[in-house]
Amino acid sequence: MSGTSAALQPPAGAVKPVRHPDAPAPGELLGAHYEHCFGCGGGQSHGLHLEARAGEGVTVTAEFVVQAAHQGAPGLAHGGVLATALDETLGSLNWLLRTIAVTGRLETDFARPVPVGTTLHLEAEVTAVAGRKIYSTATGRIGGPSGPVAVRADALFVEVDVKHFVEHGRQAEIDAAMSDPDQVRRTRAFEVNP
Ligand SMILES: CCCCCCCC/C=C\CCCCCCCC(=O)SCCNC(=O)CCNC(=O)[C@H](O)C(C)(C)COP(=O)(O)OP(=O)(O)OC[C@H]1O[C@@H](n2cnc3c(N)ncnc32)[C@H](O)[C@@H]1OP(=O)(O)O
Repeated sequence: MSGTSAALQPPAGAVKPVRHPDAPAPGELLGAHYEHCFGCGGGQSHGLHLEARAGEGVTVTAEFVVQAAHQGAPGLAHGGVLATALDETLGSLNWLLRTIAVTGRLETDFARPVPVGTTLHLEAEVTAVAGRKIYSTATGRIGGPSGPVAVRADALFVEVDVKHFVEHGRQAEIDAAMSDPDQVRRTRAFEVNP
């Protein structure tokens, strides 16, 4: 079963993604792109604290441990939280392309309920690129990296310039990020010509 709509089918001129030569090596932990990110930041106490690693090609793997703060129904992960875990894993593919891109479209299939305490084993891959459009897919498995698929997603990310954040973000957080040398370093890690 796939939830893929026509909007997520790469156009005829799409090309295969190219792993940037300066991308983190396979197996390397990617770290957070922003300390206060709900998906990956260490500074969000109820965040997902998702940890992603570079894979071969333009792929990543990640793990997310479902906490009590992530419930929808009693003892089960909220679907929106699981979608966030997929979105975050797909977003971390940016590190391998060294491109800044945001989610334009995210389609999710929920195949199995995911209990609190589960480690969700995620993997994601860029499948095609067409201009600024980056097509990708992800799965989340339970019980281990080869376990049954609980969730999956197809996505379209759209490449943006760093000024996307500067123009749209709340001023206080933008000022704090721009005056943090570590954040500036992380942001530059996405840019081909920093
Ligand atoms: C020192 C400063 C500190 C900065 C620190 C930042 C660190 C940065 C590092 C890394 C960031 C990574 C963050 C990952 C986090 C996880 C991922 C998220 O949750 S991201 C948040 C959720 N997403 C949004 O908030 C997007 C909101 N949407 C928009 O801003 C726009 O709609 C945007 C940028 C997506 C597109 O707008 P347009 O004006 O730039 O471009 P148009 O022309 O509309 O679209 C380009 C192409 O894409 C297609 N497209 C766009 N949206 C589509 C959609 N929903 N479905 C299908 N196609 C779509 C269009 O049809 C067009 O295609 P055709 O070129 O004509 O073929």
